[in-house]
Amino acid sequence: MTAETRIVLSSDHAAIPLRRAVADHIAAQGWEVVDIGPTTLESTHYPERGAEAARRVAAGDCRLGILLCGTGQGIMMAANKIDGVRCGVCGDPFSARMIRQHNDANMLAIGARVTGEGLALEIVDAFLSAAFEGGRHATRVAMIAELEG
Ligand SMILES: O=C(CO)[C@H](O)[C@H](O)COP(=O)(O)O
Repeated sequence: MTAETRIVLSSDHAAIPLRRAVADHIAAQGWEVVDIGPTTLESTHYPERGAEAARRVAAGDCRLGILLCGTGQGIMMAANKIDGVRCGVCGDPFSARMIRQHNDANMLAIGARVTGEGLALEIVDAFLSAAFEGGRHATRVAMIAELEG
């Protein structure tokens, strides 16, 4: 397998069961899953979890990433501090599709304390099956890159 089919998964302690469900779900679809944990319920820090995964995406080791914490918000904020990463929190499949089609998002965040497993897997499917549309959206995504430090 190559980086093109590789997805990094990361969470904090609040989202371990959902992360495992997502891992099983996308592995069954043929994606190579790089699950960087954590594996225990011990309290952990979402900025570290998000940044580690985001660095793998920014470096090109993984094409996409999926992040989970209680709300999805904190781990998304951390990931977006890494240049080259565009991550959005989604609680519905439409938004998950649109962040790929319009924003060329390379990471998706979900809140495990907000979104149930069934809906979360639909959100993941919408994200993974959509493609960036380019055109006017490419102009705007390039403008986001210009804001990076
Ligand atoms: O959602 C989150 C960040 O956005 C975290 O999962 C949440 O803040 C963790 O809280 P606690 O330490 O009380 O389990």
